[in-house]
Amino acid sequence: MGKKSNKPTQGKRAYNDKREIVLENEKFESYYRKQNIFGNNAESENEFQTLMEFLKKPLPTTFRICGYLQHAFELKNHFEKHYIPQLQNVEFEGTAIPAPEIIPWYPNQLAYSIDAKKEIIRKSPPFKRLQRFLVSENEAGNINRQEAVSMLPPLFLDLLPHHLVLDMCAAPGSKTAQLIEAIYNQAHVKDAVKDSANLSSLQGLIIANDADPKRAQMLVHQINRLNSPNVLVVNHDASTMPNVIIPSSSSDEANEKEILKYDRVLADVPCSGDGTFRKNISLWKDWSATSGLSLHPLQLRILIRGLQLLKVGGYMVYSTCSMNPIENEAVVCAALKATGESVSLVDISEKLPELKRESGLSNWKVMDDTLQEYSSPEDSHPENVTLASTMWPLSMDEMKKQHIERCARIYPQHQNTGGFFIAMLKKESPLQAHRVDALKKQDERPELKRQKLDNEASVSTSAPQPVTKTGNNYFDEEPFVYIKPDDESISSVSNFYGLDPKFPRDHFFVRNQSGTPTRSVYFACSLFKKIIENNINRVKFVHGGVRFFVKQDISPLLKSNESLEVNKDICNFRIHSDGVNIISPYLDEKFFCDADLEDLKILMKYDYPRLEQFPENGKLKVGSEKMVFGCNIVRAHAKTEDGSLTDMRILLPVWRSPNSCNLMLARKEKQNLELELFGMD
Ligand SMILES: C[S@@+](CC[C@H](N)C(=O)[O-])C[C@H]1O[C@@H](n2cnc3c(N)ncnc32)[C@H](O)[C@@H]1O
Repeated sequence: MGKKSNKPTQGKRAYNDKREIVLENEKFESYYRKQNIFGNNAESENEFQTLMEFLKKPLPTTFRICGYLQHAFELKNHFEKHYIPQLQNVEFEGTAIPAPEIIPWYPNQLAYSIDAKKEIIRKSPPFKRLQRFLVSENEAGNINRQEAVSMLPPLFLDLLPHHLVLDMCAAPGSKTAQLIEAIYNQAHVKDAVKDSANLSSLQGLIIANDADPKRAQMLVHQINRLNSPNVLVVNHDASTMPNVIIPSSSSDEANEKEILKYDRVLADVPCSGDGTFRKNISLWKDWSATSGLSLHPLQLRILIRGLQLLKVGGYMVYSTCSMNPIENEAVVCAALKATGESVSLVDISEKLPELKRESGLSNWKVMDDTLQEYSSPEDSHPENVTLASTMWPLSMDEMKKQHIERCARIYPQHQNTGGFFIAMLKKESPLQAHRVDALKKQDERPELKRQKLDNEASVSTSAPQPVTKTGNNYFDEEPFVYIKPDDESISSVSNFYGLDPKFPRDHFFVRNQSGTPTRSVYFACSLFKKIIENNINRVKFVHGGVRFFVKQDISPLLKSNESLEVNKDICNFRIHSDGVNIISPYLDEKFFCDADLEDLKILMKYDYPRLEQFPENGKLKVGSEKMVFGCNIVRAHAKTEDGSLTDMRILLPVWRSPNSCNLMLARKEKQNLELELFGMD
């Protein structure tokens, strides 16, 4: 036995040994029994027992294949051909382990569920191999390990390539990733080489927000894997999300501004999380009814703010991973009441027909941990119990009119998942400010009284926050500064690589105060630019854009060959692997060199491989004679005769020196690509 630490532990750390946690919580069970979530008859008790049984079972490992659709199908074929057959009829210590199954409601059969305990997956050789595949493909951004029910909200949003989407509570970002993919798929961005030709059709933008700066960084990590020029990460309290100002699209006046309104809004709000008991088993110890009560007001404010920011005709999804009606139906009912005829609940019963679900509840109780029932906010209550008038069910008539049954409840026993709640709302007309304000008046929190939310229609362009050294208000992130198109260094880089005039050269930016390209040069879509330039002192920008060019030390090359002229024969900016797919169709053909798979093996195996190490008469060796010194792009088609590899078109930046040709990829990326192409680790 290891030495036991005597250090006191607190909070989560106290539960590090999960075996110590007893999967029982009397308060939880009594609370939900009293809520009658399955009705009040003989069958409902059975249903409740089944729920409790499922909550105690480990959650299956689930993942979805992501990326652009064509690539997704290639990876699916690869997975089904090279992994699934070896996972049939596997036994571990005398117990049969079920093979991965397709999640039936997920579109295009691209999501899988593996109902095996984590320890088994780690120990049984065929599952261990699968685990390695999942880790590596997850890192590469090709698959996403995500709880099945968490994949649901983006599927209801029906995204189109031109949509402006606000993801209000986005970290760690698995749903944001789905939103980006949905936009790309709808734009028929299918092939790594031809994708970028569709750049102009990708007018859409996703703004991903999270209030917690540390979690916003997790979001950045998730999004970075997707190399999308159509995402912007911001850091705000979603309930007071600032208006984003852009130049008016309907006015010829250059200075006329308007508030950006979104086609789609997702509010996957912070919640008590009691649908995740199977994953977060420490909740068995920590669950408390008061947590739902104290989250309700914030959840409602987030929902209302989302509706304010939604375009008329737009859709918003409100979701939680809680089963508690106080965090679910009560919030939706209160928002519908506050917005009157302007917002309606959408009937989603026909969407994802294979998804089993129950209708929204029309009756519930407001209770605390002691199961003390309250009938109004005026009832006397302990200090730690929050009560608000919006927590109680409305009259049956009112809720019937609202169609509260259109909310969807997903329980663990339905399809062996976590618990989840979803409501989809449509904005039928502009909200009436006085009704929403009346709701806000009920919220007694003093800080909210000070933070009056912006009216729907008024455009305030005032700069409310002090500017810090980075120029990006009170938030200490490096600023986003667009490079002037006549900046000499960026025009010489563009000219050197023969950048097509059709490419929007004025969309390059840097992350420094001076606005000069000293290290990395980024690119993002045109709406991104408008937002950055018009909101620098009102929005906390965290991340966005794809790295296109990076400064490279060329002094060794210049020393080795004195006749080389900078920006004529050689450029001190190389093309970065993040942006290579997007920029490639716009570059001069002379920077491309074809390669065979054997060439790729050498590039991945060695740092700075010498030219004589590449196969004689191979494409790369032959092509290397024509390569310019410095950055070039290697182009390969990874497909073998027996079809054992994923069929992929690959573009990789390399650095050509007099005697070597080196792959410009981070070590981890190299390893992942190697595993994907050659099955080597
Ligand atoms: C349920 S999680 C979101 C999960 C995320 N949608 C995903 O799929 O990965 C809720 C998130 O809300 C964030 N959050 C909490 N309070 C918030 C607020 N007032 N405004 C915005 N985000 C908030 C938390 O930091 C947390 O990351």
